Amino acid sequence: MTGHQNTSESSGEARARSVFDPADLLLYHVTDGALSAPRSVPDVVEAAVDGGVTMVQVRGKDLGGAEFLELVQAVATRVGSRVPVLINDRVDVYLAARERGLAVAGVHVGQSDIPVSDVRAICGPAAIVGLSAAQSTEFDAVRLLPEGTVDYIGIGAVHTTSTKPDHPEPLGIDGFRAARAWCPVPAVAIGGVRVEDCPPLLAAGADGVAVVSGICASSGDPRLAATQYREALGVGSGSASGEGTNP
Ligand SMILES: Cc1ncc(COP(=O)(O)OP(=O)(O)O)c(N)n1
Ligand SMILES: Cc1ncsc1CCOP(=O)(O)O
Ligand SMILES: [Mg+2]
Repeated sequence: MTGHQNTSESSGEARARSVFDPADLLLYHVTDGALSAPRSVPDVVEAAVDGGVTMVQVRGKDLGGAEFLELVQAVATRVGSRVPVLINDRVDVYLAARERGLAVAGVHVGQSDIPVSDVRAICGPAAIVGLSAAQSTEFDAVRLLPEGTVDYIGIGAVHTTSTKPDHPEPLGIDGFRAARAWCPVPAVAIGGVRVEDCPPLLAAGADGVAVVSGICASSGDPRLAATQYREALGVGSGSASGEGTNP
């Protein structure tokens, strides 16, 4: 993990741009409370990071602001010094977490969330800002933004998935390849990504894979699941235990 040491600065100070490391995208776990049950999301996330997850996004679509912030605090306290912890959708929760001094690295938004240029303006240059996109017009819109507005793109859904019932039309591996070729920044593949999809997705240009159910709903062992994804991604076992330990 490199360059998301942005938590000790107060929000009023000038912030140096973080050096976002696309290698952190390799195995990106997006949380899901219902799929993680009966285990807690922080327990699942910690096990997944022990197994080699390189980045985490806290996603809690059914949570109110206070509950979501508590979840972010629990996750950031457990793993925020080991891997970048991003917040799904909620710029306000990211800012509140930062004000609490928590180790949060940035925000991920989609096409119908707060516009990504506003997210960058609000969060500042040190935040990692991710965007969902799948269409060439959406990638072209990113090209028109000032450089550095979007650090990475989540391209999907690759396959149909019940984790996000409102996901866009599945791209398949070939569709992902075509989208990735048009994408101007580093990109992860998301949506129904299973272990066996990892080699073809890397060959199709993915910088990594973003996985929900494949890690948190995997027969009770998120650590083992993470190690299996890592094997398929060609990096074997290993976990982030501190600065500079990611692949
Ligand atoms: C890494 C990554 N890629 C895509 C998404 C989907 O974001 P969005 O389209 O905003 O949908 P929700 O997750 O908010 O339901 C993501 N979260 N992460
Ligand atoms: C958040 C999101 N965005 C597009 S598909 C998806 C859900 C992916 O979940 P899973 O890895 O369980 O298919
Ligand atoms: Mg969203």
